Amino acid sequence: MTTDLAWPIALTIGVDGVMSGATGAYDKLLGDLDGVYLNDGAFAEAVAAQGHDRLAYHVDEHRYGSDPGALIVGTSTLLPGRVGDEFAMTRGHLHARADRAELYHCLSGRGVMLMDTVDGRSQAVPMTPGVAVHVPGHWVHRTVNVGDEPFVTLFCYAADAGQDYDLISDAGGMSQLVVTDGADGWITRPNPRHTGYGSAA
Ligand SMILES: O=P(O)(O)OC[C@H]1O[C@](O)(CO)[C@@H](O)[C@@H]1O
Repeated sequence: MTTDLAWPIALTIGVDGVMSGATGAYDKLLGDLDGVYLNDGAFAEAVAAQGHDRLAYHVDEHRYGSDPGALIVGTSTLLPGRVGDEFAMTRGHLHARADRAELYHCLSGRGVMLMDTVDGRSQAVPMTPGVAVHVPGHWVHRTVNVGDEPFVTLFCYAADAGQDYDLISDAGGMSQLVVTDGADGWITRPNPRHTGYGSAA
């Protein structure tokens, strides 16, 4: 028996994303998301109006190691908003070990899990409280807040997965944009800057 065996732990997770037992946390600020949105002018206006340091999303996580088989469990709280006609979103990534899957469960708010494969498939899954999305390995993924309240998800993925962020920026963004439908809903529309993911992963 190994001596550094992790102990089981109970985590308390609120619908507001607050998690007891977290071992780490980080914030992403609006100004950190330069290049993520299609409309650079609208992004500059949003930063000028709301400030570089306006919180975009907050992540709490619990991890106990990075051995193959270990899990990272956490919450992501994505604030509402728009940049141009695009809804607020995370940077998005493919796992550096691309075959690693991830589970997201919506705790509160209204969002979309936007996913692409590098060979051209795309999927946008609506998420409301109680909906879980199983993101299989090899799918690029990001969350998008299409509501007026924080969009809070519980996530769980392999601790050795890692994140590749360059794949999306090198491709000019994901293949689809999640934009307002002009009323109180959302639609996807092709991203005119998307160049395809090349031969990656
Ligand atoms: O890592 P990104 O793409 O900035 O998005 C953050 C989200 O993804 C995660 O890294 C989980 O994969 C969480 O931290 C959060 O849900």
